[in-house]
Amino acid sequence: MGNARATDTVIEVAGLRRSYGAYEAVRGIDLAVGRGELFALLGTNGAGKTSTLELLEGQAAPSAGQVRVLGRDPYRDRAAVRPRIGVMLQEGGFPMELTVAETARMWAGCTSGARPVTEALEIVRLAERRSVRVKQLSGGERRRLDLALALLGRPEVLFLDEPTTGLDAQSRRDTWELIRQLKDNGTTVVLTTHYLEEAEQLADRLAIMHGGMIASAGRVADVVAERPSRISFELPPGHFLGDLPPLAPLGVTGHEETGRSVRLETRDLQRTATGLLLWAADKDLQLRALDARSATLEEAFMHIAKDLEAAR
Ligand SMILES: Nc1ncnc2c1ncn2[C@@H]1O[C@H](COP(=O)(O)OP(=O)(O)OP(=O)(O)O)[C@@H](O)[C@H]1O
Repeated sequence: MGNARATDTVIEVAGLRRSYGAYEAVRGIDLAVGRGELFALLGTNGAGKTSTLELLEGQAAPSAGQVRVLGRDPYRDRAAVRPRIGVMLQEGGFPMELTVAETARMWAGCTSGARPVTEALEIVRLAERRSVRVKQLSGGERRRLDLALALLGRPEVLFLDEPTTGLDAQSRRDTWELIRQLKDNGTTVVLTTHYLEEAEQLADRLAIMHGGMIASAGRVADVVAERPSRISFELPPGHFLGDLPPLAPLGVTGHEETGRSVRLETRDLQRTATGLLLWAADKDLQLRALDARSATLEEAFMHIAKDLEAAR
């Protein structure tokens, strides 16, 4: 597979649904992930991220729709797909009395074509802790051991379910670095996360799930572009809102005025900023406290959660 094109689609999902009894947790989702891409699934609690991930991993059969991983059905063709994927679960659940190396050896014994245990432990920087019992590891080290086990089979596609939940800021950053290295080496990664910053830092593309559906998907910039940008400044002395150039043709969709402070919402940050700055330059005015910024992923996320909540 080494010379496969970077644009190969390795995961394809169409009309995917999953029910638990009468409750439908995944309600018809479509997505595609290319080789070497890092794709993040974000969502509110209970959005259906883990339920979706398990279908991609072949741990369960969908109630409707189709999943293809590396061109095959991961549930029906498990024997062919499983050796080529790595799965890091939310809870590893190892025997606590075993050492790090014993745990990895036990796992390697069940993995076809496993890489040497030491190599897997070195990737996650646990080689020096090889003789320590699992029960003595910190939370972050346990998550790294989970990751080492998922890497034993040299997976082409790696699934990470909340890889940094519960870790402190430094351990989280260390894990991001590891994930980046895996991606740089060509591994396709699908991860779920509650941390917007994690998706912003790592993901080539992401999907925000809510209520079992994908509410928004694309590159971070695409998802963010669905929300208005903002420009704020102070009106120069002796000037009023009505003195500004006509706002609608500049892409402005809303404004707020508090004392001398003005806050504009715009669909076209560049056009609005240009119009405003040309106006100020023309009149030789200084716009104090000038600030122009795109929406953040957090704003897009909160908007989706609020919007869909209201629609229920
Ligand atoms: N085995 C199960 N039986 C019944 N309902 C389930 C089962 N597993 C999950 N659910 C329900 O399906 C919905 C989606 O759960 P899922 O774990 O996929 O969400 P999630 O987005 O991963 O959530 P979280 O961020 O809280 O981990 C939730 O309402 C959950 O209660």
